[in-house]
Parts: sequence; C-alpha cells; structure tokens
Amino acid sequence: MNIAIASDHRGVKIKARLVQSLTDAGFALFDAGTHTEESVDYPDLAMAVATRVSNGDADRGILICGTGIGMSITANKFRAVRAVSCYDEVMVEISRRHNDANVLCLPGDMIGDRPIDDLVMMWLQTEFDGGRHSLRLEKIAKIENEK
Ligand SMILES: O=C(CO)[C@H](O)[C@H](O)[C@H](O)COP(=O)(O)O
Repeated sequence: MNIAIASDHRGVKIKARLVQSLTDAGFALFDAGTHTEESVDYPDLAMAVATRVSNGDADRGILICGTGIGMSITANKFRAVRAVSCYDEVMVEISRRHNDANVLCLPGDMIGDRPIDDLVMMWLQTEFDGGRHSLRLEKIAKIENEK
C-alpha cells in the first residue's frame, strides 16, 4: 500500500513518529513535509497529499494539523477523496468500514505525546464493508461528478 503523509507545523513531531513506525512496518511512504516547526499553511500540505490520493499515486493519505479540521476541509475539495477528521477508535474504524475513507486527518494538538501508531495501523488495515455503503458512496461520487 502506498501512503502519502504530510503535516503542518502543529503535527510535525507526530508525523516524524508515524513516518518511522510505518516505514518500519513496511509501508511505502511519500512524505510531503513539512519538516520543521516553522509556521506553514495547512492547505499547501493537504493539497500535496490529496492530489496524490485523487490521481491514484497514493492509496491512502494521512494529514496532521492542530485539529485535523483544516486538513480535512482542504482534502475533501479533491475528486474521489474521502477525508475524515477523527482519532477516536470507533470513528476511525467506522470511517473505513462505512465510508471507505482514504485520507485520515489527525489532531496533533490533542494527541501530544500519546502513541498513535495502533490507531493508524487499524485505519490502514480495516476493510470497507461494501454492500449498502457502496450505494451511498456512489451517490457521493454522483454529486461530485454533477457539480
Ligand atoms: O486547521 C487547523 C484548525 O482547523 C489547524 O489546527 C492548524 O494547524 C491551525 O489553524 C494552525 O494555527 P497556527 O496558530 O497558525 O499555528
């Protein structure tokens, strides 16, 4: 699985930890930055990841800002991107099983030093349920195509 990852200055430490653990776990990662705590604008980083997910260069995207909200607002502007902003276990799992979410946006300010690897791994490994949920995703795609 190819994963594109990026953060703004508020998520840069968590991104560094995730890059290490996901690489150790054998995932192919494209790290779009940022690499320092110097202030940057989250739309630039979200665009770098969402473009790759949208055009198929990445299977999944992971974005981290202070809340995850700015990243998800931006990423959802891109065709075929289904970005979710959550880090509670149930929400993360359902975002895969029901919504086939392909971009996970995490809140760096709330995570702090807490371990996040298991949650991200669960998101990466949980399959989409399909069935009735596929029909709903088709409706979302139709809205996107008719815009
Ligand atoms: O997009 C956000 C809020 O929804 C993120 O939390 C950003 O990281 C935040 O807005 C950046 O704010 P800063 O004061 O410039 O660090």
